[in-house]
Amino acid sequence: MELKLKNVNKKYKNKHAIKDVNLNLGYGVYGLLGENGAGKSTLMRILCTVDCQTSGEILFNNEDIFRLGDKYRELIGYMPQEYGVFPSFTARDYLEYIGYLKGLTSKELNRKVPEVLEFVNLADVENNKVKTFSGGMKRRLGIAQAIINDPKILILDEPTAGLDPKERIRFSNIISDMSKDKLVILSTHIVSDIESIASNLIILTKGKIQEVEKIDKLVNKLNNMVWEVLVDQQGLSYIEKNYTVVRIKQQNGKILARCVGKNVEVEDKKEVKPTLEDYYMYIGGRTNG
Ligand SMILES: Nc1ncnc2c1ncn2[C@@H]1O[C@H](COP(=O)(O)OP(=O)(O)OP(=O)(O)O)[C@@H](O)[C@H]1O
Repeated sequence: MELKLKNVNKKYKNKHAIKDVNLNLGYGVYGLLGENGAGKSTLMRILCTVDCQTSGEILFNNEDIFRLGDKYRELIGYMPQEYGVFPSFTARDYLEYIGYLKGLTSKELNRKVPEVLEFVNLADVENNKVKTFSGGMKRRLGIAQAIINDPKILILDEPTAGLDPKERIRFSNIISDMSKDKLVILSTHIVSDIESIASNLIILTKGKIQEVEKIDKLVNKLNNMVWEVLVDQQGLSYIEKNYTVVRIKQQNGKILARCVGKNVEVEDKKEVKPTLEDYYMYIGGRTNG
């Protein structure tokens, strides 16, 4: 399976939301990372054919996705940032309704609805009304509706927003269970979520692709470059001028700074294992979580 984007642009009047995006995507989980307004939702909407690019081509196995039309749409599962659901629907009602809209027969619905409810851990609340669900439960229902037609391409816009740590782990397990025979693209601005869920990273900056790479490879670029040191305010000012400070923490009246830099001349520093957050900060990104 190959999804190929060739010089894709999207303009809203004078606003260039996506600029010259070129990507080759295959099986696996891709984390789409970028600040607010970077163009993540726009790109995802285009990939789902909910929206259309202004110029450029998107090919699925060498055929234009818009020309493929419904044949392509049948392969897609999409969870938008906000999805509408009648609050008085039960989880089961909602999935039956979405499955019906996606063209599943009654026989298929009878098999698929319990299967996806089980998969996202909502089987025991299938007859509860959605208005009684927590944010995490609603997200899992969102995934269930996206996978009910067994899509080959799964597109999830900010799926981890508002999840508590337990839900995050559950979510990450659900995605990794599914990723063997699917192309999964998920957006977030929480770098640590990408690291725990995805194996590939796409960084979008002001509509442009800044980086596409295996996460391991990016993190390994910082081997021997990430360190922590305990300093006072003056020491911190020196470090901030010369290196990338990823994070600071108060510790016993001093400041523990986590930093990235080459050829470091700082006493008593302790080398630590690099993470994706270190990499993202090092190349000039900002983290929100
Ligand atoms: N329908 C629209 N009309 C005009 N401008 C739009 C429209 N949709 C998006 N934009 C603009 O395009 C740019 C990219 O928006 P987009 O929603 O894709 O970013 P994002 O990375 O998903 O942001 P967020 O993380 O806040 O959801 C933004 O500057 C946004 O204001």
